[in-house]
Amino acid sequence: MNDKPAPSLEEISSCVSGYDPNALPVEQAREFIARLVPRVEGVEMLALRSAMGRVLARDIVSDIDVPAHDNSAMDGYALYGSDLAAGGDTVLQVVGSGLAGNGYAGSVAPGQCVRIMTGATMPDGLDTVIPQEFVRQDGDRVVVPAGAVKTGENRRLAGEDLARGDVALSAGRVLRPADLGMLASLGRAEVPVWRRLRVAFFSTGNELRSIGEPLDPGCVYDSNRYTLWGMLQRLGVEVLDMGVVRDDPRALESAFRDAAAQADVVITSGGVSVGEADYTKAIMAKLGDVLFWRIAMRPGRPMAIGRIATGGRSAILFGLPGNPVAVMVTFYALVRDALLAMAGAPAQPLPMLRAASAGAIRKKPGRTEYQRGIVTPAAGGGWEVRITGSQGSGILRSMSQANGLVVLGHEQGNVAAGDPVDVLPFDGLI
Ligand SMILES: Nc1nc2c(c(=O)[nH]1)N[C@H]1C(S)=C(S)[C@@H](COP(=O)(O)OP(=O)(O)OC[C@H]3O[C@@H](n4cnc5c(N)ncnc54)[C@H](O)[C@@H]3O)O[C@H]1N2
Ligand code: MOO
Repeated sequence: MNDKPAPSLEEISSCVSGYDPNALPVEQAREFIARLVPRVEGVEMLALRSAMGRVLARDIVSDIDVPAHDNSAMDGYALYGSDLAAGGDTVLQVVGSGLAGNGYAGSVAPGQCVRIMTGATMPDGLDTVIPQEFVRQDGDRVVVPAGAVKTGENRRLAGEDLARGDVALSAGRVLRPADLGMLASLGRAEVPVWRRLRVAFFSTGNELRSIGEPLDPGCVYDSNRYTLWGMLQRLGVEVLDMGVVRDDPRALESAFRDAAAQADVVITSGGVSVGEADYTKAIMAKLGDVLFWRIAMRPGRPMAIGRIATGGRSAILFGLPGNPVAVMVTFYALVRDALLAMAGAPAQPLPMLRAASAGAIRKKPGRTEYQRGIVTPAAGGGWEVRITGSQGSGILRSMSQANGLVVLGHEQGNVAAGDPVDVLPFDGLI
């Protein structure tokens, strides 16, 4: 991470209006986190294909015109628009032909035209192409029917895709397939990207068992490390899975130190509420500058946030609540955009759907709720959303069955059947 002095948590909280750690609205939590997280330092040059999904570190300015020359958009005949007769057929003499990569180099007099293929350079001075299916051919002459083409049609101009000097892609862009193609069209073999953000995570709790271990009485299999792993994979960060850490001060301290020594971000799940057996909060507080929030959201009320320091370096800490749905919802609502910002790719607002709620939903004003829903096309057009059964914070099936989150805002009260609600489609999150 960079060496600039980072603001203290106290300084950050004083910048967030209406900051109340015991009843923090989601918007304020997001604002706090946005002020807390630094961007990674360090740029690497990657071959184009290896850069897929990575974050561009510098603007890419085009140093050529794409396409490099005016060329034909159709197979047909290139002609002078000024030859087209107003109100009658135009008869032109064909004097040669041009292929893509092997254009016609001769001169063309008025009244003449050139047979041309898609992508072939426009012969000097010719400005119009008539597709071949619109003309009648008669020996070395073609007859262009009145009104079949207008001057300038079916010609692609040099630089119309990217002109020399244009910013083709801006820094912060997460490279997608079309971007790789565009970079290739500029002849770029390599691009500068930010180094990958490193995120370490582990689960805490004596009741947790890893896959392969027997499920002792009172225990559950650790599912959070798998949902977290999946969500982090989708973000393209480097993932360090540190396993399950039992609720023991020494084990926790060494896990936190290890994680903070290797990673930019440490994410834990569990142990941030008010339970008696938990050492997690005490160790977090001992190793860093950490706040324990109660967020006005559901699911996902308790959360730890701050920095964990070890060996002269510090990592950002997200201590997520243990309940399996709370882990996922807090990740999407609060962590995802922060990780993107750290990775150098400030997030754009995600597109929301407006859907009619299929049933009534009970909702108290004063907190943001994220219910899990299935969005389908509504009979009369638009969208309808149905909640995925029981919405308990431990019911992971509610998340697995859903294709979106119904976001009921801070001020929102009860929803009646048929009322419109906001839905964040999962597809937009990946
Ligand atoms: N008196 C109060 N009790 C609770 C409150 C509260 O405000 N007052 N908040 C509740 C809420 S909301 C949540 S969420 C949980 C969060 O508690 P913790 O973060 O301390 O998490 P744990 O107690 O460790 O675990 C909660 C729950 O989740 C299960 N769990 C934990 N980790 C995993 C995992 N990796 N895989 C699967 N399941 C996991 C754990 O077994 C517990 O059932 O606190 C409420 N209580
Ligand atoms: O964080 Mo809790 O999910 O509201 O159960």
